[in-house]
Amino acid sequence: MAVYLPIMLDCRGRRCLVVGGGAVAVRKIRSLLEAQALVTVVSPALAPGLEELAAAGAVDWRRRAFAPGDTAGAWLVFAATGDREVNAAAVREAKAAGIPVSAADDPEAGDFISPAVVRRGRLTVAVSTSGAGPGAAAGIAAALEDFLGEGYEPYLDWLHRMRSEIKRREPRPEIRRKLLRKLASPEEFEAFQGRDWMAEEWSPERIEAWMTENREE
Ligand SMILES: C[C@@]1(CC(=O)O)C2=NC(=C\c3[nH]c(c(CCC(=O)O)c3CC(=O)O)Cc3[nH]c(c(CC(=O)O)c3CCC(=O)O)/C=C3\N/C(=C\2)[C@@H](CCC(=O)O)[C@]3(C)CC(=O)O)/[C@H]1CCC(=O)O
Ligand SMILES: NC(=O)c1ccc[n+]([C@@H]2O[C@H](COP(=O)([O-])OP(=O)(O)OC[C@H]3O[C@@H](n4cnc5c(N)ncnc54)[C@H](O)[C@@H]3O)[C@@H](O)[C@H]2O)c1
Repeated sequence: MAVYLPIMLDCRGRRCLVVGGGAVAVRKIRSLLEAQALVTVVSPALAPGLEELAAAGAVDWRRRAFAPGDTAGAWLVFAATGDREVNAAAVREAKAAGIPVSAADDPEAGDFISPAVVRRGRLTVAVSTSGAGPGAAAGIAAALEDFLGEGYEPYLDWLHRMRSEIKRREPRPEIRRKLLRKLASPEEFEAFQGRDWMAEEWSPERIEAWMTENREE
């Protein structure tokens, strides 16, 4: 059994190839676009949602069957046609070129798989069953979505702002670590829930006051 390494890929501006244009390709392409990748799809036909994306220029559609050489220049490849042979050919070609590839119909043949994802602004929760039950992964993600509520999105925006300022303003590593830990603590998340967070209201003076108060604690 593969033990997958979870990592977070920055796909912005990266050319990603999806082979096939069916229901599975729709899911992969939506995730890629959300991650601001540049998407090329090779498929003789596209599922309804995808046709609109191609017409709007959001994806580059090559309206034909997969052909040798199609993976050239791709940073990531998803083999997602309904034809096992075609998926296997795309996997072989990508692997020969050292391009990470995922096979929708044969997870072990590829280099990576896609988890079910919950997003709350800067928070991303990814759930994988290592391929044992993708429907179960989606169910667990849905349960986590309910559990997480809406509070984390504004909290993480605040955290990002405060963290950047602390890193910029506090040169002493020990104090900096203390402040960053405090910032990420459950108590601070609790305290944040009672606040009305507006970026512009957190003036340099207010940030300095938070730092002074928590330096001394
Ligand atoms: C999470 C999600 C993300 C995404 O696709 O982006 C995802 N599948 C989703 C849904 C889903 N997929 C399937 C069903 C029907 C119910 C069921 O089978 O359970 C449902 C549920 C539905 O449609 O509601 C059928 C299916 N899936 C795979 C195979 C082939 C095989 O198992 O060999 C077959 C059988 C084909 C057949 O033979 O019939 C393979 C994979 N699917 C994966 C991911 C990877 C493992 C993830 C993990 O567990 O770690 C992996 C290994 C490769 C990959 O695709 O990366 C997305 C949920 C998104 C969401 O809604 O949140
Ligand atoms: N990973 C998953 O989550 C998951 C879920 C369900 C099914 N599957 C597997 O993935 C495969 C695809 O599922 P689907 O529901 O998207 O199928 P689908 O039949 O809806 O779509 C298949 C797509 O592949 C395209 N295609 C066919 N031959 C091609 C070729 N030679 N070159 C390029 N494109 C070609 C078709 O035009 C179509 O757009 C299934 O066969 C199944 O084994 C995976």
